[in-house]
Amino acid sequence: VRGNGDEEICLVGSENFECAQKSPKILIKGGTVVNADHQQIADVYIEDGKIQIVAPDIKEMEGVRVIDATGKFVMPGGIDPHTHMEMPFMGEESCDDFFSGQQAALSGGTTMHIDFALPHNGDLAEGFRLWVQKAEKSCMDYGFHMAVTKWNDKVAQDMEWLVKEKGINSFKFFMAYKGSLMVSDEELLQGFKKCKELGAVPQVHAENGDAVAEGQARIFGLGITGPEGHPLSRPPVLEGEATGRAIKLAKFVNTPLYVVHVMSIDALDEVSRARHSGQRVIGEPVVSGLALNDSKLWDPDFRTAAMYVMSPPIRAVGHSQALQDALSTGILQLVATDHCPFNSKQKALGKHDFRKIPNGVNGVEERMHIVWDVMVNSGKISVTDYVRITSAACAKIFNIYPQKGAVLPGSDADVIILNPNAETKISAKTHHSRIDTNIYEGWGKVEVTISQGRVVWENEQFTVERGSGRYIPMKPFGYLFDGLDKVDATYMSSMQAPVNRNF
Ligand SMILES: NC(=O)NCCC(=O)O
Ligand SMILES: [Zn+2]
Ligand SMILES: [Zn+2]
Repeated sequence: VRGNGDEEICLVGSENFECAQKSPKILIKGGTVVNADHQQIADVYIEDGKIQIVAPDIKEMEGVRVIDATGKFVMPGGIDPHTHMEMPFMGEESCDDFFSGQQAALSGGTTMHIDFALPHNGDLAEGFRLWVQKAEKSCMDYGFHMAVTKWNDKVAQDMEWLVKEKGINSFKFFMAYKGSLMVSDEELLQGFKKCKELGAVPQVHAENGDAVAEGQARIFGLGITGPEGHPLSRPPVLEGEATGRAIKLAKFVNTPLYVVHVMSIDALDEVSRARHSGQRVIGEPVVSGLALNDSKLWDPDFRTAAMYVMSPPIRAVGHSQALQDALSTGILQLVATDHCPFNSKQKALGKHDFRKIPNGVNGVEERMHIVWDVMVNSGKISVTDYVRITSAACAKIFNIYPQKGAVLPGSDADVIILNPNAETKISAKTHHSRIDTNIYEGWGKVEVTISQGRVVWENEQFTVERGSGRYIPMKPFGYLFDGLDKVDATYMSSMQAPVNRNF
């Protein structure tokens, strides 16, 4: 059966009668095609899940669905490098699973995310298998980072297996969450060394976990039990200290480093200093840190205040502006969400003790809109830079560019149409995440999302298929590792390691 592009067709197999959605042919006409390095008015032709042609005035053909994008931007779908779907954390599980979270993402113009798989009882291989199962219900492309929460030979072997055979090229180390996920400096050092050997990017959640525990006890002891105790107990100085420490250890090992959720000027200053000295440090702000301040954490209504509890905390006025400026000048490289939603019932577990409020906020559905408003509408960055920080930079860092992160012939057909004049509004009443609150009430822009060459979001409606999402393996030794061996040689001599002196 042949038709106009996006209907279901039935394939007659030798024994079974199988029904599948055929890969539609789509022509996006008249839009401004934006990549990270240039923009042009052009048409985009999509077939077989890939972008086939990007050129002006492509002829319309029979059987091809035409989408008019005049006056709109045609861009690579967003890639969110930091999500936690159905993550077990603080006695709860984040309330979006891979299907609901990805629906939310697609409706907001994000077509790929990289989720943090956690070890199962410290076992990385088991954790990976568990995450593979969780992700079976996916409806868009995704990858995994893996967390390392302790150190032993089995962890080292599993890291090797994950990199060499399972498409993982990044590992996260938590310097906070004492007693659960936190690692010591010794474990951090061993992990960094292994990452370097494997060509995998080490990532850090940088807060001084020992000091946070002390701060929590101190604030709670003063009788401050509400959500405002959260930011008071883990001030920016503790984020700055851990960021600086991780950066220095990474320098000692001579490995690249990726700092997740940079939330404060203190952490930003450390990243900035390291980058100015030539160290390969990537700083990732998240939308909450870029767009919000901590004022809501003092709201007398617990439900309102608790939904803003995440770690590191959303900071006081002034930090978000500094993060925006650093993003606009390239000191910070890309924007994530740290999407880790807990609904109000889950948050209520900490009603009488802020230390028990599950940490995490929403964002995967809102990121593209918020970054547009905060960074492009405000005049801080160009539209090409918008593509860089929401998609291309992530694809390059995690070594999947230009399969992802570009509107180029041969790239995966993950494409969005963004109307800069749209007036859509974000609201907890209409959003697609399972969370029952929304910290971004009032923002919106993406009109059409194409994922794997299919229109999956249009006219505020989904056409997604459970199980259609694909795991995107990511190869080690991305560009951050280029030439590192040459630096190693110089570095060793500058560290005055034993050398053959021909005595
Ligand atoms: N960020 C947060 O509060 N929750 C998710 C876990 C993490 O990234 O630290
Ligand atoms: Zn974290
Ligand atoms: Zn996170």
